[in-house]
Amino acid sequence: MKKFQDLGLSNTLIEAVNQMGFEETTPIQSGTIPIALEGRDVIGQAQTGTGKTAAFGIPMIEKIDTSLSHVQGIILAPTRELAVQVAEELNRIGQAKGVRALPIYGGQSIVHQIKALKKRPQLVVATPGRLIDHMERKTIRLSEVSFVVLDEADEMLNMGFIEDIEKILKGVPTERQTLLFSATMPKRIALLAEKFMSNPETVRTKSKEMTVPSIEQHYYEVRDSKKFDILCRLLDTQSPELAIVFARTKKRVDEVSEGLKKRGYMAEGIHGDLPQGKRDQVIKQFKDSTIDIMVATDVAARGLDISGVTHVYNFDIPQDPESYVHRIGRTGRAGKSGLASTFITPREYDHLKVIEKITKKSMQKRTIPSFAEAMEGQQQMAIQQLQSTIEEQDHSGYRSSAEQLLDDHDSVTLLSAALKLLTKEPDTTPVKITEIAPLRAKKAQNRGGGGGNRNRNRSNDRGGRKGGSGGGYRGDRNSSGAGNKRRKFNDKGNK
Ligand SMILES: Nc1ncnc2c1ncn2[C@@H]1O[C@H](COP(=O)(O)OP(=O)(O)OP(=O)(O)O)[C@@H](O)[C@H]1O
Ligand SMILES: [Mg+2]
Repeated sequence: MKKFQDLGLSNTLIEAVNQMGFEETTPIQSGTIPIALEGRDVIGQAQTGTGKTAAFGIPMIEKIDTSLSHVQGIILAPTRELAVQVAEELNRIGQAKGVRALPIYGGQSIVHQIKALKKRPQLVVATPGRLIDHMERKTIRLSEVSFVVLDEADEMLNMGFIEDIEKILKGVPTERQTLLFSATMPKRIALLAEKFMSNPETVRTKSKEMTVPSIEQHYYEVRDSKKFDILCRLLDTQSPELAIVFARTKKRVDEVSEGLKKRGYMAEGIHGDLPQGKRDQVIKQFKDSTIDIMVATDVAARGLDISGVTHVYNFDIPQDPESYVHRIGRTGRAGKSGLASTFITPREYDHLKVIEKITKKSMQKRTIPSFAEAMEGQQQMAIQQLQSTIEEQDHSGYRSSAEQLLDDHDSVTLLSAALKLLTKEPDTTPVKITEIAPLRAKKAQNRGGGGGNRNRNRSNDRGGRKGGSGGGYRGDRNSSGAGNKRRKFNDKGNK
């Protein structure tokens, strides 16, 4: 492992990353930072949670000239939440040097963004549609931009952002450095590279699998109508610290999150049809652990870095291997361990095999825990609560009551009753989730190293501009009337 000191960085930057708690570089960072510092275009592919943001952020910030007061770097990201997060990380890296990053994205007041742009951030992290809005309004000047980063480049292609990207890059000087990063690089990424980059150097981390070894991967074979009860049983036996449950459609996300709430779990749903305020609130609650389960469409599959996510559940198997890789990559980040469980209905077995083939990693089949095991899991939680109360809290005020109780009952009876009270017994409140058809396996041909699936089914929460989503879906332009209508069309059967 290399140190940041070995990469040719200034002391300011070295101190900044040390302040962030980064002691050693990750392989993608030691692989790309020196090349990017030389001024070369870079394509960087490395597994989820391995520090790609800093891999492009550090060299870019190193090369920013703080004596100039115009936008020098543009970072494009597919979703609003990701734009916010990347800007936060860049601000941390750039703070000591005085480099500021501003996120701009659809769903947030444009007036507010115009004001913020006037404060002259050197870096702008944007979703493509909103950046174009600013370009058209002439509220941003890109004529001095010398860095462009495409984060999650393949997803921006999937979402049909290619024309937007093209438009943006036409507004940026050709004398620039272009960096392109993702954990997955389907072959057609080459198109982007050819079109928008100049003689790029590709850096891939060496591992065979597309997923990190710190994520344990299981699958459960379960009928669609049983998924919800089984999910609850897994939550009860595994007691995740923070969990993300991915479902295929917005409607499923609503139904599953409502169902979980009905059964007493601290859960909320997030998808592209929710107002931005609500999306922000859900992310905040999840980060603060006010809720411990976030039910999401693929809108939350890419890039989000939320520490403490110990479990990912694929309530519905994802459409394609790339989506699988990114979804489960919300756990097991920065070397931490994680558990990813995927539900497949009996007819989705072939689809599972396609995912395994592309990711070069097999998932272990697990048997569904019994009701008694779920009960046992909950009891264990109660025992842990009791033990941490013994160790960490002052319970002296309860001693005299305890002694009185012990006069009348034996200690085992008393403790059993207390445990029963503390245990959240599995809740069986009826919950109905509307059934959906199984996914059919797509042929694994033509996928190359990372797969490619241009004609993906857009009934889930992806797809950006092409195909008429109006971009409001995930990242982008605030839905105008027309955009809304088109979006509904695109969301057919998916509300
Ligand atoms: N050298 C390092 N040492 C320790 N932690 C690091 C280092 N570099 C980055 N991190 C941390 O690791 C986490 C994951 O980083 P990041 O979000 O950049 O991953 P990523 O590779 O972009 O993942 P994804 O493919 O999911 O977008 C972040 O919390 C980041 O601050
Ligand atoms: Mg990332």
